[in-house]
Amino acid sequence: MSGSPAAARSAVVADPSGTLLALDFDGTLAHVVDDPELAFAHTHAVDALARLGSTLGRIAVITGRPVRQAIELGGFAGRPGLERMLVCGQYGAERWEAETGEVEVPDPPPAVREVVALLPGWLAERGAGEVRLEDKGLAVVLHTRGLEPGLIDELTEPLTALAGEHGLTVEPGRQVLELRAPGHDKGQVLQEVADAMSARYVIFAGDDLGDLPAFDAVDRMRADGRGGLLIASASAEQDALVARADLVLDGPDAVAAWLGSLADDLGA
Ligand SMILES: O=P(O)(O)OC[C@H]1O[C@H](O[C@H]2O[C@H](CO)[C@@H](O)[C@H](O)[C@H]2O)[C@H](O)[C@@H](O)[C@@H]1O
Repeated sequence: MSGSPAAARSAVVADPSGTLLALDFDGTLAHVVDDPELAFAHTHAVDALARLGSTLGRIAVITGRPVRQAIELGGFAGRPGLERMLVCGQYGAERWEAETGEVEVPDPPPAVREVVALLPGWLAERGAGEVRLEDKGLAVVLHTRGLEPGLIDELTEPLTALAGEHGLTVEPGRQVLELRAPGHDKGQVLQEVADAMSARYVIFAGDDLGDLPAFDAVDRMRADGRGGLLIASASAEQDALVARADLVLDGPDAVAAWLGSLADDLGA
């Protein structure tokens, strides 16, 4: 089924309970900032999600963030309207169901702990000691925002080799390189959530390379006869999703406005 924005509105208004609305966090629901701990979900976006929460079949946030951090930065817990929300963290390895309050977080792989311990020395040896490390338990992220342009490109190849030595994978993102265990991606989890609720229409919004597997999943679901809409939250940093999107929005402000107008259309 076609993913034109106008057709999406009509399909969702006709069948809200059959609709899964899934969104990425950083760059889509939240503006990108230098310090990942200082990010927060756009107030208008969360207001709109709260309006949509009791009308749509399901709202899910699917993020690379640790699930507990995403809940906190989003202000999702206890928010009226989001009682059935699902947050999938670390690309689907971690989960939180608002309905039960249960959080599922697996134990960190030993390989990630080994790499966390050796990275400060490894970076210093390469003259890159200013790279900031974010330890997410199941993964470690190297942050280069604000540092020398080109540093991230210089680090990509040796870091990929290091990841391979430890059985880890490199997840590139906006001014970041993340090392994590393979086995999860946003496409797998989106498909699982859509299947579990027998979604007839799936909307996914994202901004970065880690969202591409979710774009692939929506394409597969469309090929199987479900409806779908792909939204790119555009930025000057990453345009990989724009060419594949049905709807391009100018970053988190525009995503928040679009969600608000969808809630208006639904009379939510
Ligand atoms: O899947 P997402 O919700 O997009 O999370 C992916 C990574 O996002 C974070 O990094 C990005 O946002 C930071 C805060 O705005 C920014 O400083 C950084 O440059 C961005 O790449 C986060 O820190 C990572 O852990 C997530 O994996």
